Amino acid sequence: MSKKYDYDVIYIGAGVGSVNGAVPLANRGYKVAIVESQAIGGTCPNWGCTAKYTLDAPAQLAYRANQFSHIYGGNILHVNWKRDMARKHRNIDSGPATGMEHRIKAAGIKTYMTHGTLLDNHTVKVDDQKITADKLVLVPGMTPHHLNVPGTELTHDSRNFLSLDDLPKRMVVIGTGYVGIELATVANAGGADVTVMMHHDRPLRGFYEPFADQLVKSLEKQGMHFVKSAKVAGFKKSGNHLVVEYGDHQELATDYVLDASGRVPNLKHLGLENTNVKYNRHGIEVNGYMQTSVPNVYATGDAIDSKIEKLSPTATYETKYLTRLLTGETNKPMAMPAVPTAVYSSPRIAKVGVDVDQAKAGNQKHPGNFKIVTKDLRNHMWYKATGQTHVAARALVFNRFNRLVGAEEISGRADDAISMLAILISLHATNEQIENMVRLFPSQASDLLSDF
Ligand SMILES: Cc1cc2nc3c(=O)[nH]c(=O)nc-3n(C[C@H](O)[C@H](O)[C@H](O)COP(=O)(O)OP(=O)(O)OC[C@H]3O[C@@H](n4cnc5c(N)ncnc54)[C@H](O)[C@@H]3O)c2cc1C
Ligand SMILES: NC(=O)c1ccc[n+]([C@@H]2O[C@H](COP(=O)([O-])OP(=O)(O)OC[C@H]3O[C@@H](n4cnc5c(N)ncnc54)[C@H](O)[C@@H]3O)[C@@H](O)[C@H]2O)c1
Repeated sequence: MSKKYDYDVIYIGAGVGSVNGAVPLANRGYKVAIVESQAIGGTCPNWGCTAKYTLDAPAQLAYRANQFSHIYGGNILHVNWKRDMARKHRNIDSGPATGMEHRIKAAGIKTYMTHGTLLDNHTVKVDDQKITADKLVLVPGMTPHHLNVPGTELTHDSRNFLSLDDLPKRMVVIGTGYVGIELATVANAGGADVTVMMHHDRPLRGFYEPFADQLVKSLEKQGMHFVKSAKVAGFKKSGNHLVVEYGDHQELATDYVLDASGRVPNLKHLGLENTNVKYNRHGIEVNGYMQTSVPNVYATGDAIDSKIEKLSPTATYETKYLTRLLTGETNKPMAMPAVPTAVYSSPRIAKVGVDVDQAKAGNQKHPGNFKIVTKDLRNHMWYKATGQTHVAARALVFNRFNRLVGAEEISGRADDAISMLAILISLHATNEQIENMVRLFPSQASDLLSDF
């Protein structure tokens, strides 16, 4: 379409936060290019979600089976790490993103498999070539944060861990966010002696504190150790093992350290300094139209400075929205629906919509704005029958019109429960509508709300 430039749109980064928008854009007749330095699909299918949940699936199954260990004659199941990792290598490393590659090719998108550097607001340097576009979309994602302490080079990140052929005997995990808790869970299921170092005194900030506390207690029961407010000072080698220095001159010997202290926007060498695009340590600044401070340059996905959860479905939603904006199908700012999110630990914690702390803060400003109902589900018939007597609880948030606007659960299958509730919340279903649905019985869906 554009005569002045090589392309109508160039995307930098080929993660879910770009490909899911670039393909439909090209299918509508736009001339599109994608620049990717590592692998089509980016983090999620290659060294993120899919690798993680491939390793987690047997761990989760073992957790659920172990609730019935007394019925199975007292046997406790453990994951065979080597076999689990071999399965992960077969499923993932042989090219999980081939479907994405086919879609890109079929849409006629030109792919440059190299690092892209911005030279100005319209030009990207790819190897020795300069390519130009009417519009640029920056989707470089995030990379692991590394602690800035002595010996940090002795530690590993999530990407290393997700390809670890031999599980160490002892492992220290730094950080209790999504990555720390999820990967500690799979290592524990594989039989490693896992110690998790918490930055503060509570894990998973953003999740309902009593549920996060229950998760820690449950993981401790399963053999994991937690060190609260462990100020990590450094790492050193000692013989054939490692030492973590923390707190007040305390030391802990271990065989492997996973630094899960967070992820940072991947903006190094992107060439932002050659443009007028504004950014900060939280990412690229965008307005409600995913537009940066330069009108023809947009950004989506993990690398933007945004309060929205940094997840695959949110990155996908943003890029799909951008496609509709660029094709003129919408001229409205993006409106993100309620976002469901889960920590894939055993048990899981999952939530969607207005969370309990938000609701409490809302009630402080305007008393009676929200009704918060929490329930221990261990005696609920479905949870009991499915062996979930160890830990199971749910919190629901209703607005002043008694409409469900938020939900959070801890249980072996909290991800499924919240997935279902997320659909109802997104459709703004009223309690009456929900009650009038015929649901499968027996199933987790049969009693989503009626007991509350
Ligand atoms: C261990 C782990 C587990 C996760 N689990 C989940 C989960 O269960 N559910 C969930 O929803 N989310 C999960 N996430 C988050 C999810 O992976 C991200 O939100 C999602 O991948 C973001 O997509 P993106 O396209 O913005 O970035 P990415 O997928 O990171 O893609 C960015 C791409 O840009 C490329 N790139 C960067 N700079 C340049 C450049 N200058 N030139 C060329 N190419 C460049 C990179 O190589 C990369 O391929 C997980 C993340 C991790 C790390
Ligand atoms: N299940 C999922 O959907 C999933 C899974 C993995 C990652 N993600 C996404 O990836 C992003 C990053 O996840 P993450 O777990 O890497 O980051 P995070 O921000 O969730 O957690 C980082 C953890 O490191 C701790 N920390 C920070 N500085 C520290 C220090 N100096 N010493 C010790 N601990 C320190 C923090 O307190 C926190 O517990 C999240 O935004 C999440 O949305 C999602």
